[in-house]
Amino acid sequence: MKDLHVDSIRKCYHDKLILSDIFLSCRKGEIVGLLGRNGSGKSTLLKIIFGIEDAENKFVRVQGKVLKSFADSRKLINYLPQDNFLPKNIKVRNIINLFLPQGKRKHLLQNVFIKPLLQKKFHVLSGGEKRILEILLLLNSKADFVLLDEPFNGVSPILRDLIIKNIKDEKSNKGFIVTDHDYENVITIADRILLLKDASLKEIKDKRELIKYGYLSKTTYKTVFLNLG
Ligand SMILES: Nc1ncnc2c1ncn2[C@@H]1O[C@H](COP(=O)(O)OP(=O)(O)OP(=O)(O)O)[C@@H](O)[C@H]1O
Repeated sequence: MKDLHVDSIRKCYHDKLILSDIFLSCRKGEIVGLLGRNGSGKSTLLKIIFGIEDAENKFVRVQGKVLKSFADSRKLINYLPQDNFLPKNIKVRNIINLFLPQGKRKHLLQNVFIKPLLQKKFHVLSGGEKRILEILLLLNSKADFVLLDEPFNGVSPILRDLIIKNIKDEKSNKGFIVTDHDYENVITIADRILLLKDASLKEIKDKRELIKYGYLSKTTYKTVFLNLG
């Protein structure tokens, strides 16, 4: 089965229930958008799926293989954390050579945004340059599923468009779970939208439900989706 299947996830921090019996799935070729207010538990959920955060209870299966630890998941799932994860003192060209298999490097080495950065060390890149490099590395990795935590944070419109284009280009090869406070773009690219609220996931079938669940105000909804601002 070419899918990511997540079930029975339960997580508390200091007796506060963050995630309660969470179920979600993602197929190859699918983009799942994950929305939720600040502190609702989106990053925690992605970290648990990736295997770098413990949970009281969890079941994660990728393509029929049950993942018990980070060691099990690393080749099948990749994860973009909110904070930068690449080594600071290594030049971009070397980072690409380190992170990607040979057949996947050329595409990135010749990318119009990445080419001018190749001789620079990671720590001197701007915030947006760091983000686009990290995202393109994950999109070109071998993993079948990619979890993106705030990929649009701090990037200019032109880079945001590039990220969206690259996600769409890779969609036939991978499944994605994307969370970002840039909800308009998450909604635009996602095949399905899930909202994390009160420790539970709710499937959003109609954007108006985002008002009902207190994620968007009526005014914002009308301005953004009905152009009635
Ligand atoms: N290591 C930790 N110890 C204690 N509490 C934590 C820890 N990590 C997260 N939390 C709490 O768990 C809740 C969920 O945090 P999480 O970062 O998953 O939310 P989020 O939905 O990703 O938020 P945001 O959109 O603001 O990034 C928050 O209340 C946060 O304070």
